[in-house]
Amino acid sequence: MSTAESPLIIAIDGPSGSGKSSVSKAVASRLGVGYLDTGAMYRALTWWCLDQGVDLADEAAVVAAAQTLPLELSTDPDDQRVGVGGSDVTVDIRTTEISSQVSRVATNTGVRPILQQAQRDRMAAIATATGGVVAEGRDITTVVAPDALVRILLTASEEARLRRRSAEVHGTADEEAMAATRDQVLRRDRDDSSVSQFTVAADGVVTVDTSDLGFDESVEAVLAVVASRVGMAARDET
Ligand SMILES: Nc1ncnc2c1ncn2[C@@H]1O[C@H](COP(=O)(O)OP(=O)(O)O)[C@@H](O)[C@H]1O
Ligand SMILES: Nc1ccn([C@H]2C[C@H](O)[C@@H](COP(=O)(O)OP(=O)(O)O)O2)c(=O)n1
Repeated sequence: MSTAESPLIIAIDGPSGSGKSSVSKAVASRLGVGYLDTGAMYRALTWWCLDQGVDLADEAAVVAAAQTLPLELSTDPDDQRVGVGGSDVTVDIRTTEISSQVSRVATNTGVRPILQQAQRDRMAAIATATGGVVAEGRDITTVVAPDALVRILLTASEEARLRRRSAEVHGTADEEAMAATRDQVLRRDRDDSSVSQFTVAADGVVTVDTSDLGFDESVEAVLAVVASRVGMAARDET
């Protein structure tokens, strides 16, 4: 799916647990376009640094690792695989250890322009190959792809985000599990907010609040924004 002239570029940002990854994959799948999980890139770099014995406090060493990161990332929303230097790290990059360390890499200001440029390059390649791309993260609507046809801030209340992440990681959203999830969700968002703005929609970015939506309803809400933006672009072309 694309407008007459250009591929369909969809940028989605939001805080942890708002539904970015799961909703973006479903949207890409429904539209038949590729998918880019930019958070997976920060996670893969964190895994690589720890694997190589790079001290995350050594900012220059982490920047050097970013410049040479041997990353393989699948683009199929229905088959997401992440590889680093020949190792399949699809599962390893989601561990609590990586989740608790990744902000140290993501807030390294020397790292960000390197991964942001890599993300632009990947988005362009995916869009050329599949006619479009859904890319999600924290700064896609504002820094990586501010000219994307569709730009969405996916939000949800703190309570909804904690409940979802807790159910996902601990299999339950009882009080104990919710408390254990707070660091992964709220502390990380606070740290990440120091380098990206993903709590308030920038100019031209449409907010989709999923707090009271089920998963399928969230996907439909995003698809409705896409349809509306594509319709507007088509009218502008005539
Ligand atoms: N609207 C929704 N309603 C209920 N659960 C949702 C919704 N959106 C996402 N989820 C679930 O919440 C969890 C976190 O979603 P995820 O896509 O990983 O969020 P993010 O990428 O923003 O951190 C997943 O288990 C996902 O299936
Ligand atoms: N474009 C991006 C994407 C992710 N990040 C950071 C923020 C997060 O702490 C990590 C991991 O992102 P990820 O989207 O996997 O995190 P969640 O699944 O939403 O919890 O990377 C970023 O700074 N910029």
